[in-house]
Amino acid sequence: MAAIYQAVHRRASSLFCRLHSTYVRKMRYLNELKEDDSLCRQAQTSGTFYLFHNLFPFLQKVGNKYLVPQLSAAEMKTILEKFKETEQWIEKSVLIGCSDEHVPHFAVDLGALEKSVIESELKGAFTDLQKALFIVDEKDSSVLASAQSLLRWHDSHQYCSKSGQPTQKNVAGSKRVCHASGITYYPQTSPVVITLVSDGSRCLLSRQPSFPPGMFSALSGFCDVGENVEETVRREVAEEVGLEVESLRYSASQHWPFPSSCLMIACHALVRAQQTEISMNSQELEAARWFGLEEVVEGLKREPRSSKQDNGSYLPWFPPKQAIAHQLICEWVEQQTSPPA
Ligand SMILES: NC(=O)C1=CN([C@@H]2O[C@H](COP(=O)(O)OP(=O)(O)OC[C@H]3O[C@@H](n4cnc5c(N)ncnc54)[C@H](O)[C@@H]3O)[C@@H](O)[C@H]2O)C=CC1
Ligand SMILES: [Mg+2]
Repeated sequence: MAAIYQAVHRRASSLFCRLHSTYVRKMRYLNELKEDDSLCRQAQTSGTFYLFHNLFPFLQKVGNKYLVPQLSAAEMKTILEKFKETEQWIEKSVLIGCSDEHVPHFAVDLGALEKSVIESELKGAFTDLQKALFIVDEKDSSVLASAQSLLRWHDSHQYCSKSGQPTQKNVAGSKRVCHASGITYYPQTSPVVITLVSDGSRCLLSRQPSFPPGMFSALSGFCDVGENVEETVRREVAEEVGLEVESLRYSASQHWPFPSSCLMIACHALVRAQQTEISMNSQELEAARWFGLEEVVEGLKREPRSSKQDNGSYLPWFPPKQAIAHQLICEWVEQQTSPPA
């Protein structure tokens, strides 16, 4: 028995080491590419490329699946020769990751070129990210989200905000430098808290005017400079629904590319069962109310399309599984339905 246990343990440890070292080697390689321009330039010749057009990712529909093709450098050259632009594009590409075998992945925005020519040549379509994220595989959606955020940042940081002079990107696109002021700019992401407030037996969900009809979500808000996560949660809940948070618990985080790169920090918060009267801030929200367990469970099952009623009103439905708000709502349901430890 002991021998079997030891053999299993040895196998598990060796597997762990192998996995771990693959991951570590991959991260070290990516870091080298970010730091070493000539190594990264060389890597571009053996890398693969994700295409964007004015920040819309390129997708191909195969059967009923949407795929995100990666083009080789040679395939890129063939396409771009049609525009006599073979050199320029590679300068604009940004590093977004690599395979376990160290094949680097880049993203490039071909917004300056005629969209329809690329689409008919490659048999696909540049698709709004708001739609693309929800129709591709989970793994692809996170690649597209971070690639778009990085491309967007480069597009909007072409000039130094101190000297007004053009900034230059490094080859990997992990920074931009202004040679006049000496300032180095790094890609930005804004921290945002998303909080599911509960009074112990109900949870609070709200609607912003920009949400699709019928969708309710957890409260969200950008962190102010100088705040920690706990302070942002307390302030946002007070500002948006007039309640005081008594305790809170971190759940998970997610990169979110809208409106531009955000780091969503998801928390559960409790308010006192005796102080649950909502005072909604109508400048930010269109509706905010308490939901019981049964209504939340029904809402999770509802499709946006089936939420419209004959009288024109909408039954509540919640963000799709790709959004961290969905995870918070599912966790709350689980917590309500599992017996206390
Ligand atoms: N992945 C998910 O599950 C969810 C993601 N979100 C994201 O969270 C973001 C923030 O949520 P809101 O409730 O709208 O925030 P919010 O309650 O802080 O209000 C937005 C307002 O904050 C101001 N603001 C402060 N810092 C800003 C910054 N760095 N960038 C843009 N505006 C800033 C602007 O005036 C803006 O109109 C949304 O843009 C949305 O995309 C929101 C809910 C669910
Ligand atoms: Mg908000």
